[in-house]
This record gives sequence, structure tokens and C-alpha cells, in this order.
Amino acid sequence: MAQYSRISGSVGLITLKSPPVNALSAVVRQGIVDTVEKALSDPKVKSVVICGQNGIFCGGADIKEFAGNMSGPPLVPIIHAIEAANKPMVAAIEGIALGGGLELALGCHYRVAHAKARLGLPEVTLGLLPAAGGSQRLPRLIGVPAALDLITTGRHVTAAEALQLGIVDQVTDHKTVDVAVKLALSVAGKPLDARRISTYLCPPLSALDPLFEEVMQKVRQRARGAIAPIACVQAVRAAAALPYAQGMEREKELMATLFTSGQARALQYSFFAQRAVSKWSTPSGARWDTSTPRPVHKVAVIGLGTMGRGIAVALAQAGLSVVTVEPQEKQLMEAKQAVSGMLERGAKKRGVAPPLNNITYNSNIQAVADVDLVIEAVFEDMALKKKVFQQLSVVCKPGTFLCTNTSALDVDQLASQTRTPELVVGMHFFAPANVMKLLEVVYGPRSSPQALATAMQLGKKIGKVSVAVGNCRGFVGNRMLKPYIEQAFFLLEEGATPELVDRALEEFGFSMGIFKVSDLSGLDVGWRVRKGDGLAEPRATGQSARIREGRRYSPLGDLLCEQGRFGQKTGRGWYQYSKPGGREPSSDPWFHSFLKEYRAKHGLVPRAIDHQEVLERCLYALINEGFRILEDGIAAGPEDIDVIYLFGYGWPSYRGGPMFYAGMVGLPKVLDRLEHYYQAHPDVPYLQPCTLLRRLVASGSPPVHKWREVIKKLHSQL
Ligand SMILES: CC/C=C\C/C=C/C(=O)SCCNC(=O)CCNC(=O)[C@H](O)C(C)(C)COP(=O)(O)OP(=O)(O)OC[C@H]1O[C@@H](n2cnc3c(N)ncnc32)[C@H](O)[C@@H]1OP(=O)(O)O
Repeated sequence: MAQYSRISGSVGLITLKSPPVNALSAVVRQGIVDTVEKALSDPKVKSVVICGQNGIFCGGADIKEFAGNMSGPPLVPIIHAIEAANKPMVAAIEGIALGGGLELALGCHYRVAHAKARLGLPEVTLGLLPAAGGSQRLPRLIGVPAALDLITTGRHVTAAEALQLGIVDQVTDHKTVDVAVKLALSVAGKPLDARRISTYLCPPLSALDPLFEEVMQKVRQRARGAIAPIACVQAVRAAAALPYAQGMEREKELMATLFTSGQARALQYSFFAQRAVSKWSTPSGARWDTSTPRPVHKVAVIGLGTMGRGIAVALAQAGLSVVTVEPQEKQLMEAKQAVSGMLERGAKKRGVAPPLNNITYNSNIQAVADVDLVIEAVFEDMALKKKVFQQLSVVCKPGTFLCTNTSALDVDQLASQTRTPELVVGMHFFAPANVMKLLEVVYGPRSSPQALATAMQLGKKIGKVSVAVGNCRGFVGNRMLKPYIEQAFFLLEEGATPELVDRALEEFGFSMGIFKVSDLSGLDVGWRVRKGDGLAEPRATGQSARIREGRRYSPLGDLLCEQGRFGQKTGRGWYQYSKPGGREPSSDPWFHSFLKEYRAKHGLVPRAIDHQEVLERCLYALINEGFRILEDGIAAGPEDIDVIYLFGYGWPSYRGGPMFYAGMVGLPKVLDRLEHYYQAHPDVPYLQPCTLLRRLVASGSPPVHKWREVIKKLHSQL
């Protein structure tokens, strides 16, 4: 709703009231219509201030409403009425003015912002464009280049930058509403024509066409299949080329296309999924709202390899006191230099002082005696990690949380090395750990709700999107990756090439196909795991080269590793590179003839494989495993899986994550194709459709937000 009052004798004050962010729901929009009418018809009122309650101006349109039938008065005419008003309208911006919130403010004749306020048009991140006149007013106000930057990236600006750009007229450290009222009093009765942004022409710019072409090219490259950023450029182009009314028509047209696109639905789903994962729960009944995290001030990082360094940087940058331990003096010194460099570069980018003093470097594990929480980040080797946990159990003060950074190892086995298994959880960071947003927080059967809550809170503090997951091999992300990679290998055997598979995946929206990723991260990583599992050495076990434990197996990756082809680092992998450490992959004739010989040796007759088969085989196998994970209770809901894939595995954001994507494709179709492929490949269990998928289809393929009900039912029957 919106509340109306009159203050200082002649100022009408309209307060938006809709917690938590004063979003422009139907009720709020109706409230604005009513209160503006009141203010304009009250002869005692000479000017008007619009503000939001609780120090928040407005978080924009109510995103929840986008999923249903929009009712209530539309925003565009409301903003037009405000701009056309014959009394000065002043926006008092505290907290945030985002999306429709900023568009509302741009309809006002004056804007005052608090110094701590953030402003922006983030619609593009929701698959939309600023369609309440934002795409037409902002370029007229601040010029085409700056408007293109804000509208196509959706980035938020500070009040200081907003002032510099000309978005706001004043910035204040004092009570924003008081300052806005003062301004409103001072401009009462003054002419308003020059304050109506819709009447402006965009500031002139030479070579407008080349600018748009250049920006469009950049945006296309960055968007990789996303349509909203392109529509944003087109809308701003209309602002530069057309009179306002025609520009608004174009804005409406473009918005209509976006609004009904699956991309907007996916991105809006992802917005709520990100928030849903912080409200975690576990099968044993522990929950985010009934578990109290313990405060963490001092954290230890054990092991300063690539992961440990990144974790230490992330912690120090968040203001935590960090104790690092690396037993080898030489590596310790190298790590200190590397970490300091990372902190300095990060600080330079953010324009702050590097938090070098937040970190101490130690070679003796005794240094961790008084920390609140330890993150062990030594080499991925169970025996080594067990030893570290035994030491930590002795050295740490009572109550210290013990966390392991592992991508697949059994957290429970490590917990059993300590006297306090309830204080042990996994924290699976993604490389580079100071950059990647995802953190899988892994609870074992003995982890206490408090340990989980504390790790989740720490993740949030260091800026990660943290997802609570159960303990199983590979947790969620890497467990689902296995069938995906396996299918890619099988496709090579059957007739595909790395180039074809990667192209299909990149056209789908991944920034890199699986074989390029494998070259980047190193083929030896998987090889080590497969050797550990006794899979990579057929001669030793006497098994057939392409069967393990009765299942189809492709030794292609192992054979490349045996040739020393570990990917980028050796200059050869699935592709070739100009030199070891080279980054630009090119097709490798050696690999193609090797593949030919391999197929001939194993009697495999290559056939034509198209992009659709690549996508169905790789993605549906991954999705099927996602359903199994839900079935097993390793992830609480589809949102958890989707957020993991969006933030940790480069899943294209406009496709919403694998589980959401399955819903978009249609669960019956996913089931049908899995059945088809399983029939063709009965020796590949990952292709066998799982119970939950069948159950969902049998119950009418409910939308993704209703899956939890079916999962609950399934669990209660197990
Ligand atoms: C026909 C259309 C016409 C015009 C086009 C206009 C389009 C738009 O305006 S689209 C919306 C643009 N606005 C945004 O994109 C802002 C989205 N929100 C955020 O970025 C953040 O929530 C925040 C910066 C506003 C606040 O961040 P933080 O303090 O970290 O809190 P949370 O993110 O956890 O949010 C708290 C709570 O509020 C809900 N929420 C936030 N924004 C909206 C919104 N615009 N509509 C509906 N709900 C919103 C969010 O989901 C959280 O809810 P829960 O507590 O239930 O999880």
C-alpha cells in the first residue's frame, strides 16, 4: 500500500509500504494512484515527496506477480501521471531504488538519495528490460553510453556514482526525507517543463551507429544466447533514434517478447531459488530457522595449495582473522607471496586497502589452537586428510568447528577421526575459491545442526551462495557430472568428436564444452580418481577394456593420460595447444586418428551424431542423476541442485538450472528419451530413468515448485 500525509504545511508525503523491499505490487501501485490523486487535488499541497518505509525506497516490480496474471493499475501510466503533474514531485531515495523503483524516481521531477543508497535497473538479470520507461528516460538523462552500461549489465551504482552520472540531483548523509521535503518546499511553484525527462532529447553523440554496433557485438558475445541484453540495446537505440512516445511503443513491444520467453521465467525462478537455498533443511529435521550458528571471528586454513590460497583470500577479504598453516617452509613463503598479491590486486580493484594484516602464516599446526573454525584444504587424499583431522582433534580448543574442503571425499570418515564428529562438516569450494560464488556445505550423518548453520553463515559472510547438501560421493555437483562426462566419452566412441560435443554444449549456452573444460582442469584429475577406484587399469583386473563391474566403461580418458596428455598444462589433451600452458584449443589430427584406431580396435562402427543427441544424452543423464539425488535426500529440493549448477558449473543462467530445464522441456519427454536411450544402452545404468522422475510424470508433471510434495510422499513410502 501507499500512505498519504501532509507535512511542513504544504508538502504531500507519499510513503510506499510493502515489506520487505516495498516492491510495486498491485496494491502498492493502486496506493500510488490514489495518493498521487489526493496530493494533486489538495489545494494546500504545493509539492510532493515520495519515499519508502523502513529506509528502503523501492525494490522494483513485485517479481512474484510476474508468474501469474498481472492485475491492478499498470506502472507506465502511473509514472506518466507523476511526470505530468503540475506540482513538483521529489523522490527521496534511501536503501535501494531498483528496477521499477528507479523508473518511478525517474518519473519524478527531482531525486534526492541517501549516501548509502544503491540504484540500478537490474531487469536484465531477470530476463527483462526496464519497461516502465526506464529504457527511454535513462539515456535521455545520462546519455546513451552510460545508460547502455547500466541497462545491459543491470549493475547497481552507489549514490555517489548516481550523482556523478546525473541520475540524482542531491546526495545526503542526513535524513533523506527531511532533505527531500526541504527541496520540495524550495521548488514549489517553479516551472517544471525542464524537469520532465521524457521531453529531453538524448545528449548528442557523434557516430551513434558504430557505437551501437560495437555494443551489440560485445553484448552478444557476453550474453551467449541470452535475449534480454540484446533487447536492452535495442530499446536504448530506440530512445536515441525515436521520439519518446514511439520509443515507449518499442520498449513495450520488446518487453512483450521477453516477458513471455522461457528465459525470463528461468531467470526469475533462479532469483527465488537463490533465496530459497539459504532456508535449508535436512532429512533429520534440522532447519535454518531453528538452528543457531555460532559467531566465527578467527578461521584457520590448513594447506596453502591453489584452493587453500583462494579460501584464505576470501576469508581475509570478508574481514575475518585468518591463521594459515603450510608445513613446508618453501611452499609457505611462495604461498605468502601469492596470497599477498591476490589481496593487493583485489583491493586495488575495489579501491580499498589490502587486508594483509588479517592473515598470519605458520608452518606449525599448533598455531590453530585458538581459532573458532578450521578449513582443511590439503591435497585430495583421504589418508592425508585423516591425519590432519586427527591432529586437529588434539590441537584445537574445545568446540572448534572442523571443516574439510573436499570435492568428493566422505566427510563422515573424516569426522570419525575426531573426538567431536558433530563439529565436522564439508565445505566444498570451487576454484578459484576467492572468485567462484558457489559453496557446497556438506553435512554428514553426525554433523550437528549448529555446525551446519555456522558453516552456512560463514559462507554467506564471505559472499558465497551456500547450499547445504548431504554426504555422498561427489555430493551434488560432481555426482551429477559423472554421468554427463561418461555420456560425452561414449559419444566419442560412437562417432562424435570433441569438437562436435563441445559445439553442441556451447550452443546450448555453456561457456565451454566438456572436453575443453576437461583440458582446462586437467585430465589427470579424473584419472587419479578412476585409478583410486580400480577402474583405470583393465590389465591389472583382467576385465574387458570397455566394461567395468558389468557396466559400459570408456577408457578413452585413461588412454590419453597414459600418453601424458593431461590437457592445457601439457599442451595436449582432447585438443592441442600451441605450448604447454597454452589456452587456445585447436583440433588435433593426432587425436582424430587415435580415435579412429581405437574404434577399429574395439569393433565400434562410427555413426552420424547430431547436436540433439549430444544434448539429450549428456544433459538428460545428468538430470536423471539430479532426480536420484532428490530421491536420496542429498539435496532438499530442485532449487538446491539448480543453484549449484548455475553458480558452480557454468549452466546458462537463462535456462534456470538442470532441474528447472527438465520441467521446461517437459518431464514426460525427458522420461521418454531416457527410456529410449536406456533401451539402446542397457549397460549404462545412468540412463535408466529413476523412480522420482517416473513418479513425477505419473502425478501429472507438476511445476518445479511443487516437486517437494511428491518427494516428501516418496520418502514417506520408503
Ligand atoms: C510490467 C513491468 C513493468 C516494469 C518493469 C519493471 C521491472 C522490475 O522492476 S523487475 C524487479 C527489479 N528489481 C530487482 O531486480 C531487485 C531484486 N531484489 C534484489 O536485488 C534484492 O532482493 C535486494 C537488493 C532488493 C535486497 O537484497 P537483500 O537485502 O539481500 O535481501 P533478499 O534478496 O534476501 O530479499 C529479501 C526478500 O525480499 C524479496 N524480494 C526482493 N526484491 C523483490 C522484488 N522485486 N519482488 C518481490 N520480492 C522481492 C526476496 O525474495 C526476499 O524474500 P524472502 O525473504 O521471502 O526470501
